[in-house]
Amino acid sequence: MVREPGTTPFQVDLRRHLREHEEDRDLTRVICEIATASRYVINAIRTGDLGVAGTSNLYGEEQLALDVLSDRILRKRLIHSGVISTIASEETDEIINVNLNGKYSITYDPLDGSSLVDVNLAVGTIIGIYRGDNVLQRGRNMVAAMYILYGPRCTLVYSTGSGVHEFAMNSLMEYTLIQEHVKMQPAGTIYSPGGQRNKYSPGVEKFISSLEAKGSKLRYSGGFVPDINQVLIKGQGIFMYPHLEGAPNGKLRLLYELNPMAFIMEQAGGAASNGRERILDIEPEGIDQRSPVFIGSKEDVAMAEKFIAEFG
Ligand SMILES: O=P(O)(O)OC[C@H]1O[C@](O)(COP(=O)(O)O)[C@@H](O)[C@@H]1O
Ligand SMILES: [Mg+2]
Ligand SMILES: [Mg+2]
Repeated sequence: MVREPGTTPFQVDLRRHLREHEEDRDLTRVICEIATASRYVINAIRTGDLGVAGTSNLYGEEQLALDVLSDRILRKRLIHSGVISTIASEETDEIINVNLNGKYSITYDPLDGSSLVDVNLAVGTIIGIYRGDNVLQRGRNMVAAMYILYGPRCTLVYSTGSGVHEFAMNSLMEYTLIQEHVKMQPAGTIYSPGGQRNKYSPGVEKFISSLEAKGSKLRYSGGFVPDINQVLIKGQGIFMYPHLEGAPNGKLRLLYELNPMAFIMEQAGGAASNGRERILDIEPEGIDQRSPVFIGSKEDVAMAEKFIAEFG
């Protein structure tokens, strides 16, 4: 039988997949604009200036030229889409109102892990999408989330609330389907722990020891996107960036990093918690809010919560 072009699993491109799975054309448009932007971001990563930009972001962190450039690339494409109301980026200190009549609002980290580009490790872009004009709301209200991983291969993972789907960039820089409905197993054998261990609380320390006792393997690159992607695509394990002595909210940002990843992880059948509460239930008080995170296989996350409830 001769198939219609684009219908074999490895030829289903992102737009086609979205059309088949998602009625809303504007949401399809937003996701495809971001996919297009990622072609320029990957080009910037491959060939761009590795130096500092001479500016700092909302967190007082020194911005790299690549952070600023990636932010600009994404912002431009999002504005160009014509359907965006509000944008909040990890690299800008205020919410940008684009178009009051826009249907969706976006939170994003344009180039997560940018300090790893000079050592040639993997980095990524993280996106959260909300209906309406409010970016400062609970993650559970998100309508879609996605990330792009710039690694040896460039992959894109998205969810619009009906499972998690993985795509890879082909030689024409188009994203084609790798797998649909990525699934997390209930418990895992890999763990990815951020933060200095001598600053861990007793509960987190005991949790880590329990993972080591059951033979879990350490897998930490220092890039949130590749570290989460490893857990998700292997379908098991846990990533954590816990509360630390001197940093009770850990390091990672609720709006830009945690909520989109928590949405994706839950859609794959996993869980995401701050150690006491579901990440997606946290009411954000500001765009710069940080939170501890334990994310991955459900039983592993539940175990982290148990140790923290008992020992802090
Ligand atoms: O260097 P640490 O403390 O292990 O922190 C690593 C974490 O910080 C981050 O680099 C923070 O993200 P940015 O690069 O966007 O600031 C994450 O990618 C990663 O999970
Ligand atoms: Mg980041
Ligand atoms: Mg960043």
